[in-house]
Amino acid sequence: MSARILDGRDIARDIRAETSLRVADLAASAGVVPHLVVILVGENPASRVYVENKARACAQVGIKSTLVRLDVGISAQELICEIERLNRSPDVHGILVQLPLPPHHDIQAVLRTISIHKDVDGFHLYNVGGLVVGKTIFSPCTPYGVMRMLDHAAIPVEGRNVTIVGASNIVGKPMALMMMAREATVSVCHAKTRDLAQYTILADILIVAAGVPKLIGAQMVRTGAAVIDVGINRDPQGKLQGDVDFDAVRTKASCITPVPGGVGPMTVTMLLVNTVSAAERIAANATMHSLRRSDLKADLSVQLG
Ligand SMILES: Nc1nc2c(c(=O)[nH]1)N[C@@H](CN(C=O)c1ccc(C(=O)N[C@@H](CCC(=O)O)C(=O)O)cc1)CN2
Repeated sequence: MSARILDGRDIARDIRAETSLRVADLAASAGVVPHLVVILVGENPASRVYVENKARACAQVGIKSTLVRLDVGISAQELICEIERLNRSPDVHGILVQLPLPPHHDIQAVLRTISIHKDVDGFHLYNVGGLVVGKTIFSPCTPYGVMRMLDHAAIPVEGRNVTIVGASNIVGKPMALMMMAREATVSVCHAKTRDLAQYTILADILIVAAGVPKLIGAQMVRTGAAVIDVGINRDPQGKLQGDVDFDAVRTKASCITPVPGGVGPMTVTMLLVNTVSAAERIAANATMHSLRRSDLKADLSVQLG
């Protein structure tokens, strides 16, 4: 068997085309251009590349983006003040803080400062907790992207065995909650799980986000499984590698995502989707308020004669 390759760039292209149309509709109906502000603290080289990619992707679909670069030594208070300023700005619809932050920052305190209505990364405690009860405003981009890839490839989730390797706050844990919401039977493992293969071999859908190159070999994968590789590891020569031994596993899986070109492009694409959703929600809210105000004025003028 040779697995079907789930090409994240192709799927992302379709979703970006739909997103451009939503941007055009919003401009026509409400005169609003979605605006994403990305905060980058310090000079982490990988983060710099990611924020540049996000800006380029925004421009492609007509989203305005602004990069706020802050010095590595910025205090927690200064960073929080900057986020509060953006929360208040009516012209800003999405705010994200590129991770990782320098170690002297309390990440959760920073993320909690972002307005839940502008939290397009879906990392605020409200949005994370919302996943538990199905009441989230924004879903985190990587697991949301994985869901869209599976749906696009018509891979059923309901009633299936899903094994997730890696339980990070931004991928593994929200992924598990999103899969549970779709009635999958979910096992969450770690790179250090004793006899990991015992769990991975059960998976109809295997999602790996452990940050360990080639952690998953062919003998750990059930024949015909869908294998989603979220790993991004760079070897000493700078070559990108996933957590799955792609060449070996592709002979056993029914479909598989490559690295690069799999889940990565979907992460950025779902950020665009969330940003447009944020702008649509904020615009709809503003319209409702102005309608209420004009109703109130009309009521008052009737009452006052
Ligand atoms: N605030 C956030 N910080 C971080 C997130 C996040 O979603 N929000 N995720 C990662 C980094 N990340 C986005 O920020 C990200 C990483 C990788 C890719 C991607 O497209 N990868 C490509 C390969 C790119 C390369 O050559 O390096 C691929 O897999 O094809 C997109 C987004 C941590 N921080």
